[in-house]
Amino acid sequence: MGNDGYLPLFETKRANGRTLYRVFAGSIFVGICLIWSYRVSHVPRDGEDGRLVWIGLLAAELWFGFYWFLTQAHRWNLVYRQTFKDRLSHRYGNELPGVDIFVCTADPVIEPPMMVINTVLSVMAYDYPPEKLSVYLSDDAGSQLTFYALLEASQFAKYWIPFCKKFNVEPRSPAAYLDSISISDDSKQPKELATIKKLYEDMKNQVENVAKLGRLPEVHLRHKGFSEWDSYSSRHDHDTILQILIDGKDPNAKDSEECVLPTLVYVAREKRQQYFHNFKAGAMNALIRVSSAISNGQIVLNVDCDMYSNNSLAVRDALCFFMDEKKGHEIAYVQFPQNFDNITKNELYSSSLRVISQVEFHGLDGYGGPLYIGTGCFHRRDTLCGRQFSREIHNEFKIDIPRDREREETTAVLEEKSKVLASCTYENNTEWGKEMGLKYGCPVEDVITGLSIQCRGWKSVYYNPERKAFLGVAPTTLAQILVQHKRWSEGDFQILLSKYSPAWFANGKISLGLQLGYCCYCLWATNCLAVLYYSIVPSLYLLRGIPLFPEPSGVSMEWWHGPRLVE
Ligand SMILES: O=c1ccn([C@@H]2O[C@H](COP(=O)(O)OP(=O)(O)O[C@H]3O[C@H](CO)[C@@H](O)[C@H](O)[C@H]3O)[C@@H](O)[C@H]2O)c(=O)[nH]1
Ligand SMILES: [Mn+2]
Repeated sequence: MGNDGYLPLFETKRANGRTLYRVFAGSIFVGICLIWSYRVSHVPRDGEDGRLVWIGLLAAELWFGFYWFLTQAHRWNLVYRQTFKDRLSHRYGNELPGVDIFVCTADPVIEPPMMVINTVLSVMAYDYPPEKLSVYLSDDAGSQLTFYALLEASQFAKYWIPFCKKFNVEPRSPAAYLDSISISDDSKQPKELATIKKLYEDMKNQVENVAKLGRLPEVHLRHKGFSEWDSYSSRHDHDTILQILIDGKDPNAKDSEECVLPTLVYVAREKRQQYFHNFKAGAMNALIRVSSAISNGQIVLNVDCDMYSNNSLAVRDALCFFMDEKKGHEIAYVQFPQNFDNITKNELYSSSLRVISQVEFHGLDGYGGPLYIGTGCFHRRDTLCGRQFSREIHNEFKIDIPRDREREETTAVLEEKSKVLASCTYENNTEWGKEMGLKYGCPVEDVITGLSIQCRGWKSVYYNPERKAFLGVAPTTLAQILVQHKRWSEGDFQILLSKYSPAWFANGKISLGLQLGYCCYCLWATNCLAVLYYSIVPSLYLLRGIPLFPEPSGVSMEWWHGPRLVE
């Protein structure tokens, strides 16, 4: 508690053992300097074998040393965050801002509709006032199958949400939850569980049957939503398809316990061959505009369709940061780690991103905040749309201003109005994709967008709660990993050369530590040159009998053999 009796909604703690780490890093640095000095002082003379290669090794070692220095930005100053959700509830009760959740999908084959709707259902069931929650599914494939699955999910949600709340279920993705309890003793389970299991299995069978058949049965096609596909000629050529499947403001939209349901919207933005779609960034920007007309939540959460909510309290966690009266007004986004539930035992390709999520992002958080990494990130809507940070403006969450929309317009009118916002031409001659929304033209649209937000003066927060907030599907094959890492490393390198480069544009706008931290990722790709050189050339020279490393001296050989001799 501060002197003024103020209880913060979150606290930030520095990591223990920082001094120890710094001493350790200092010793490594001494080692690096010794290697450099050996290399410089033993350069073969002109005309001697291996002179050029030696100089090449020196260059590689200088690079490694420099890169090691950059990585210290990720390790020097780790911080950990903790939230106080009870204080949030006590102080604000239900006076909480609207939260709009964007789920993106792009291909019903790679991202099966059952996985997509499990993600959607998990976020619809957040422990948060449902009238303040709206979920938008962006479908870049414009797939009838995905729409059909979402339609089924909107019915299932009427039973699933009350069930989750009654039994305090975790996680709230039906597939993950039902999998987790299937091994326990059936006789002790409430009868509601059997009912929900049956409902889920029925829905799953129906969706999977439709997927297998490849077309929808006549009876399903009667839903008015399917008529939207009349304009559809291919996934790259169709009008905007937009359906409000649950309108939270509709008095008839109630769950099985007569409670309000969160709003649920399906959007497939307009696609035309002659307009570039800008991948996920284009989808997100269309959703930002569409949601502003429908629910206009002040907080926006983005999750990929392969990453379900594993912690129903995550929205409240995020709000503890945004709504803290003293520090909340500086925070633009709260990034949760990407965790995965399909990590193989030996983690052959290190796809768990463990070092990034358990070390590096805590380090960046100590210098002003982590990168925005796409999924599992809560944003303030207005910062995402380009607002500058201003010290004068404190928290101004416009709490509880539900426009009485029923009287103004019906759901159908609202749908028509919103469709325009997702059209191809809407962004012509606007700042969308540049200063507004997510930036276009970069394979890691999220990272460059986050950097530009931080350069406008905002901070971000990394929150890594004990119960993981999101669990996703990590790539498992070498081919998938290579594609993903190529995209990330190429994208990050592009940022270094772009107008938003952390090396020069960010100078003076973000802290030096954060600049170095960004550079470390941006130079990831260039590391390969030194690594390839270092791993190939010395071996080739050894074959020719030319050593490029010092021979072990008497003392070091003794040290090496000593313990073995004792054994
Ligand atoms: O045209 C597209 C392409 C992709 N997506 C969606 O974007 C998300 C991420 O795409 P994915 O191919 O799964 O990329 P990953 O490499 O797994 O994604 C990581 O890296 C991306 C780039 O940094 C971030 O956008 C993601 O959030 C982050 O999880 C998925 O939900 C897709 O459905 C679209 O909506 N439209
Ligand atoms: Mn993914």
